[in-house]
Amino acid sequence: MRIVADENIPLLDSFFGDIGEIHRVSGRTMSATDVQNADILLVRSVTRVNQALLEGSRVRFVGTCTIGTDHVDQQWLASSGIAFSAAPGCNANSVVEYVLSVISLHAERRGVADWSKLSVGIIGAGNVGGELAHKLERLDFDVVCCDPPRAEREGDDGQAFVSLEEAMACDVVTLHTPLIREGDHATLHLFGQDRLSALKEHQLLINTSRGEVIDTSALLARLDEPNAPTVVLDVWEQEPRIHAELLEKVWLATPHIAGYSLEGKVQGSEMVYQALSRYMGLPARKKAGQFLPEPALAKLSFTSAAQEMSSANIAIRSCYDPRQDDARMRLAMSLPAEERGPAFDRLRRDYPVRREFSSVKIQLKGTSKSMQDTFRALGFKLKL
Ligand SMILES: NC(=O)C1=CN([C@@H]2O[C@H](COP(=O)(O)OP(=O)(O)OC[C@H]3O[C@@H](n4cnc5c(N)ncnc54)[C@H](O)[C@@H]3O)[C@@H](O)[C@H]2O)C=CC1
Ligand SMILES: O=C(O)C(=O)[C@H](O)COP(=O)(O)O
Repeated sequence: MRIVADENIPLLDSFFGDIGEIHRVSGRTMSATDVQNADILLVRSVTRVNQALLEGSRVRFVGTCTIGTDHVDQQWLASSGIAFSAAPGCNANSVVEYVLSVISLHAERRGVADWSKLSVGIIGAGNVGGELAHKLERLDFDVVCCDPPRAEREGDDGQAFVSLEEAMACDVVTLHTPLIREGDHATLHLFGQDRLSALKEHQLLINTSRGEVIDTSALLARLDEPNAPTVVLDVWEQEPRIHAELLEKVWLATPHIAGYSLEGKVQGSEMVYQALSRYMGLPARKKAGQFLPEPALAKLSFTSAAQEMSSANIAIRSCYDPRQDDARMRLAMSLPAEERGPAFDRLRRDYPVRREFSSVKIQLKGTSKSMQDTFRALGFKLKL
């Protein structure tokens, strides 16, 4: 059995080594020649999986170790009898922690002492948006979710959802839809000139979904206006060719790594391993947890003198501080234009190990119940 796999998929040998012979190739440049003699194809989000790549090949199973599937022509795969599996939810918590860290920095920058005073509008309430809403509600934020497909499907229960306009009126507007190019709920350029104009100076817009959900030209024009909102981008139109001018105008710029916690990436590999094992009728005994190393930061301790918000900020940013990714990205993007694309991909390939909040035990001595609740809601393990 020949497996062709994106070289950036973690734990390829551990999960797939006894299923077939693994051939690693660059996901970004993977070609029809690379996959011609493969039986199984394993990708991440940077490979376009379609007729042009696969026609005439032996491939019978395609797995993407990612949540997003917009890079895969699922219709063509189905019509060609090729099985397909993705990894829904694998790195959802990683994206949620990215957004929480961004909101905590934004609150501080704006002089908002209690971050839960910021209202949050979530566009797309699936695995990422739903988990974010759940955590923010536990943290006492005022949260609304806009998700027309769910509102339609869930009938009366769908009243829990608000209109896009209502979600867009919040202090923080955060995008968690898939990239959908056509149809009633298309998200391609969902945020174009009109919607971007409706956002005000005090608002924060975060995009961790796909770059194409925001119209880059419209955003560039909006960011030139004096009352522009603050913008944080993890995803970009036409990655890895980043619009240099846009990078200069956004507050935080990161290289599509919101979902790059080690847990998230390893869970992506595990989910595709499980699906492939089911497809092949093999037992699937390996679990992501058995491959996670001890975290570099295992414990943080706060005493009764600790202030709730500043302690939460310390803990959040000890695990993940997007300003570090922003600094690395700006340095890489200061290279000559032709070197920026490869530099963007290098930032992602050589991404430092990032562990989720749940990998850190928080010791709280003599602290308030409210502080304990905050740490629990964030997802830290408590040691009282
Ligand atoms: N930046 C990163 O590293 C990562 C980015 N992502 C992106 O985030 C997206 C969302 O991830 P999940 O929440 O796991 O996906 P999901 O499929 O669980 O949820 C997406 C939600 O968006 C809703 N939706 C669809 N069209 C909509 C529209 N027009 N308006 C509002 N809501 C709409 C769907 O009904 C669904 O509930 C992925 O498709 C992927 O593109 C995912 C993981 C990591
Ligand atoms: O899971 C998704 O969807 C993502 O956006 C991934 O985190 C992106 O990672 P790569 O596939 O580009 O490594």
